[in-house]
Amino acid sequence: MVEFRFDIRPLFTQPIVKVTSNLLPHTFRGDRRQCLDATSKMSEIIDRLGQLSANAQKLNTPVTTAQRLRMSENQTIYLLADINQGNNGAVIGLLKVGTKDLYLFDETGQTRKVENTPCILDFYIHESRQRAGLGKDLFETMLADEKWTPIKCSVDRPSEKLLGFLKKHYSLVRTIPQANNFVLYEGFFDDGSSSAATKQTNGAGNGMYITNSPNTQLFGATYLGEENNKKRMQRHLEATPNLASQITQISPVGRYGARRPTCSMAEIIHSGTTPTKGAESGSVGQQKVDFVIENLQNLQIEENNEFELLQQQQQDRSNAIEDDLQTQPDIEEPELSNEIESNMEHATNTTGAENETSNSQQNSSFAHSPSQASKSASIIGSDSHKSPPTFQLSKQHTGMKNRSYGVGMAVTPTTKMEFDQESREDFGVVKINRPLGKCALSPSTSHPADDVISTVSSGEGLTEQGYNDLKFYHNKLW
Ligand SMILES: CC(=O)SCCNC(=O)CCNC(=O)[C@H](O)C(C)(C)COP(=O)(O)OP(=O)(O)OC[C@H]1O[C@@H](n2cnc3c(N)ncnc32)[C@H](O)[C@@H]1OP(=O)(O)O
Repeated sequence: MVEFRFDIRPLFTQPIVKVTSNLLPHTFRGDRRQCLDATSKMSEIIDRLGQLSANAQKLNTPVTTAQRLRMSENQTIYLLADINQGNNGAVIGLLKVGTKDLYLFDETGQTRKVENTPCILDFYIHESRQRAGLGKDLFETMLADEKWTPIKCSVDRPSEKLLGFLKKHYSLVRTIPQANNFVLYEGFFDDGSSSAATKQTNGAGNGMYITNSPNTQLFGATYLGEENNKKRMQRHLEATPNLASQITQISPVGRYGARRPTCSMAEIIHSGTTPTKGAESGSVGQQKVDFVIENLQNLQIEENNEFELLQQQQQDRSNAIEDDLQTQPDIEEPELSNEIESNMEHATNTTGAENETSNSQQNSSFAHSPSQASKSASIIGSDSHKSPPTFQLSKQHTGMKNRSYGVGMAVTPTTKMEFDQESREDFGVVKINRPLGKCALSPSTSHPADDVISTVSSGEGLTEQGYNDLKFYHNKLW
């Protein structure tokens, strides 16, 4: 028996009292001062019995303390005392119970979340009073007060003595294996009017367990009876095969559902039809790849034929020029031969070689008539059957820059400036190269090869000497 330095009889007006988080016996009546005194004394009793229980169970730390009881809202301690023991009475035993939300396995191994599960948390009868039936008295008082039944109680890590106790008094033997430290007995999940568990689950009965899921909060309790579970499983199995098709049939929404712009590559690959669905099967994709390769090969063949045709035309024109030379002895033969050779090089190096050839013919006539040359120069390669670049060539295209002289000098708005622009040989379009102070040859005379192929500007843009004359007027914003 556990005696204290104070008289326990004011606290124990009856042999078994119930204590909750206020640390006062449920039978307590008194003023503020008496309340504080009672709380202090009850805390000492609870701590003392809790320590003895831990010792009896060989626990390192007590399961039951006054501080833990104060901090818990759903735990209750039943205390058994013998007020006739000694001068101050004696406390004999302790039983702590409470409710917990637990995930438990039922007899079929299915996991269930059970709210407000009745739990036996701590149980202790002083060694000097064990096996005298006092434990059963305490336990029965608890069951009556909580309105529980033994089979609906879970036991937190029961000792061998408690297992014997439950077996002897309540015939609880067959347990349901759990993943946690709680022990359940067969019949815990059975439906029954006397089920304490069902009373704790908000009055739900007949296999209805209320889970704390969002669906429960929104739509009410979830019925987890065996029949109900079978129906749910059957519905799930029936719905599963259609799940994949449902996912694949989900059409994109929002910005993913917006119509995509036409893809030029897709137009080529898919023969003018922009794909609107996902990747196609391997066989169809391979066919389209073959189709593209075949088109590319056809284009290559056409390119080769075209090149052969150009070579033939070039040869014909060379022969015609030679014939003209024979009929025009006043033209220097070496210059023309150089021109032809130069044109031949362009014809073999670039796909636009025919432009050079036609230009050379026109420029050859320009050697004799600058006006005609200026007219033909304004349409670069326009007589070619192969389309030349239709855009105006600029510094961004040629990579060249206009080199002006005297720009930094003080000029009047009417000051005229001449520019010398050099073009790259491989570009083959413009070549105006006249250094400052260089005396231009008369257009009536033969021109060097560089100037012969000049193809820029109209007649108004030419200087008196027949060269390109770009007029730039001074502008404040320039
Ligand atoms: C969840 C928990 O709290 S687990 C911890 C349980 N507490 C402990 O183990 C602490 C030590 N033991 C005790 O305090 C007590 O033995 C209790 C609380 C288990 C039982 O209290 P008692 O007053 O002995 O129970 P009561 O007299 O009503 O029942 C007796 C039966 O309990 C069991 N029992 C009680 N004491 C013992 C013991 N020392 N050894 C084996 N079995 C015992 C027996 O089945 C016994 O029946 P029997 O005498 O015919 O064999």
